[in-house]
Amino acid sequence: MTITNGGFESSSTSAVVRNAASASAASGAEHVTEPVAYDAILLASFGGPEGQDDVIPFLRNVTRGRGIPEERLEEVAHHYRAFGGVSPINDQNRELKAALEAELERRGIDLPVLWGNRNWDPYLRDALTEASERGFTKLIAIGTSAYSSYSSCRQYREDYAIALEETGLGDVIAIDKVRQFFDHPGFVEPFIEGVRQGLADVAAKGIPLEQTHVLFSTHSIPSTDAAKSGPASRGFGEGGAYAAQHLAVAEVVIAAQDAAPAWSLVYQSRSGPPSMPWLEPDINDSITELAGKGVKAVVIVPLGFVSDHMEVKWDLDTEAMETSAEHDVFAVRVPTPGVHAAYVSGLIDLVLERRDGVPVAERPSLTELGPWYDVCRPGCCENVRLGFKPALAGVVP
Ligand SMILES: CC1=C(CCC(=O)O)c2cc3nc(cc4[nH]c(cc5[nH]c(cc1n2)c(C)c5CCC(=O)O)c(CCC(=O)O)c4C)C(CCC(=O)O)=C3C
Ligand SMILES: [Fe+2]
Repeated sequence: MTITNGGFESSSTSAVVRNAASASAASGAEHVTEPVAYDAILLASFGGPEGQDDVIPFLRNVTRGRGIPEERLEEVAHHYRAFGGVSPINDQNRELKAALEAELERRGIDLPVLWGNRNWDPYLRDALTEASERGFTKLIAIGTSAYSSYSSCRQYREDYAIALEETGLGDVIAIDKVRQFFDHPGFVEPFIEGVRQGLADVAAKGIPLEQTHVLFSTHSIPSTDAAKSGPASRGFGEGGAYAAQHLAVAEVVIAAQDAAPAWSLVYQSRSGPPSMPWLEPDINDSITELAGKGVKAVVIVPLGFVSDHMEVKWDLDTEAMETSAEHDVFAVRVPTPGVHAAYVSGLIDLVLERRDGVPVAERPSLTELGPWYDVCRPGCCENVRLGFKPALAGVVP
């Protein structure tokens, strides 16, 4: 297989190196501090079904070759069916695209936004076809996912490479990506506000802080993926960079509150076979356990997600709410960043950081872990289950 575009991790790397920031990437730099004249933003997301007939084909796209049990697929199909077969994620991305365009216009920046998904229409390949029709050759991608792991970072990078291959545009279009933005103030600020409001709602119910617990929730992933998340060269312990990043952001969110509630990091939306270890504890088990210890209220923070898509609407607003009600625990769910002004503006800042080659010391990051890499490190977020695939925006040892 020949992937000539940005194929730094491809064994077939030839003389053709097509990352826009190729000089830095080729030299192995972690951050790109020379300006790059991007001509469009690629808003890259997960995608979701838009009607009952889309549900099964969508799920097949997502789970191809993943060993997800058939019962789990039926279960997840049921979540989508309950919402008319329509995932909220596409409309949320349409709104985000419009909000990004409005912010660009407000700042007087002429940078079109193209939108493409990994798993449903409009696909990444459609966005690349549009880019080529409009004569764009240097794209900067924003993935709707803030953390490091195979599912939340590397898979996007692989899918950029696949879309270039599918469209035959690998020699024409170059794609870079903004850094993972888990600790960017634009992403964190909405959660800080949300937790403040959530704690106020709990207090208004007359429930004391000592009986309140903040649950930061994120998508569970296989433990083997978690261990491999982030650069191979940095030791992050068992949960890898994925767990470390969530814990670090949760600490920032808690430190920004007036009160100091008890909190923990929990996981949701597990899907593999029971024999395969995934990150735990599950949010529902935690709620049950906390109730047993006398907790009367939980503030649920969807820290792993950027919008109120199905994993939030079903796994939190439906299931976790039911679990809370069963145990007589008052629960509030904090909003995701969505189209919060700070988030939208932060995403534009991340693009400008790359366009203008902003020095690393001037890049905002609220945790000690960041600012995260512009060019993913060797072995970053590899998937031992699925094996090696070439990915853009990374570097080989
Ligand atoms: C880390 C992570 C994020 C957060 C980062 C990000 O946002 O990218 C995320 C987001 C999302 N996951 C989504 C949907 C699904 N994820 C699935 C399956 C899986 N997710 C995984 C991980 C993640 N997933 C994993 C390790 C699997 C197992 C399969 C595999 O090994 O790759 C399946 C298959 C059925 C099931 O098993 O549940 C579905 C339908 C939607 C769309 C929601 C909507 O439609 O509104 C979104 C935003
Ligand atoms: Fe998922």
